[in-house]
Amino acid sequence: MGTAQNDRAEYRPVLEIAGLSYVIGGRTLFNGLSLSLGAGESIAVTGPSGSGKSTLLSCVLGLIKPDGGTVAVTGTSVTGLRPARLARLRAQSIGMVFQFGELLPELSPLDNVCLAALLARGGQGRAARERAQQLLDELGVPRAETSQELSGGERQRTAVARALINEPALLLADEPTGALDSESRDKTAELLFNLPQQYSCGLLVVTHDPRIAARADRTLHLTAGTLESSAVRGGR
Ligand SMILES: Nc1ncnc2c1ncn2[C@@H]1O[C@H](COP(=O)(O)OP(=O)(O)OP(=O)(O)O)[C@@H](O)[C@H]1O
Repeated sequence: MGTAQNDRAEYRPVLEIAGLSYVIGGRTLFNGLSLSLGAGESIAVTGPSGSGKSTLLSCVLGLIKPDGGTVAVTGTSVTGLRPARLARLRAQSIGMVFQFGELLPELSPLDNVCLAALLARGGQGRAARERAQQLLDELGVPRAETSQELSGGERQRTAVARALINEPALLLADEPTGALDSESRDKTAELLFNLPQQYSCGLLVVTHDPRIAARADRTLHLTAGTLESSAVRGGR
């Protein structure tokens, strides 16, 4: 019989990085870097500009092939996949939130979100539109003809809806609040760090902002090509 204690002990990794190494321009960016992220958990990776935070996300997305080590998303090795399967894994299992939202400005928020469903699943039926609208409503995005009419915070919430539409096991965010004012930053951060519990996904955020990182379950600092544990929320 499952007890609360057993439930807490159940750990389902959605991202596993082991022994990652990567050298670029004669500089060792990753030197045996490892990380494991479970469903329902959030990790913030901090580090100074140029330490390799965005490159780490590119490795997880399979956009960069590391020199050594492995990256697995929901148990599937990203490093060994052929391009077509990699694209499918990315579309179906990973949601990505960028610093500037990166929406298509002429499309409505709804169409921006639906497009992600179309690209991943090859269908854009009524159910997908309804689900997209429901997500946008949940995230407090107003209805608009074009997404360029939205405020920065609303655009970022649309980007979160787009990242969630395919029910990804893994959410990645690169400086997701970097372009926002302090009020929108706090609201967006609150929203983001609630997602792992709400949607049972893992959330990996890279940021140089310690106020954002402090909201994650764990904070890891990228230094000398590896990740050092710097904080665990709630003293765990
Ligand atoms: N194609 C490339 N050729 C040479 N060096 C590169 C290339 N791409 C990235 N780099 C270098 O790799 C390092 C890591 O870059 P990355 O963008 O991952 O850092 P970051 O920690 O995300 O920085 P920031 O916080 O400023 O966004 C930087 O020094 C960058 O100049």
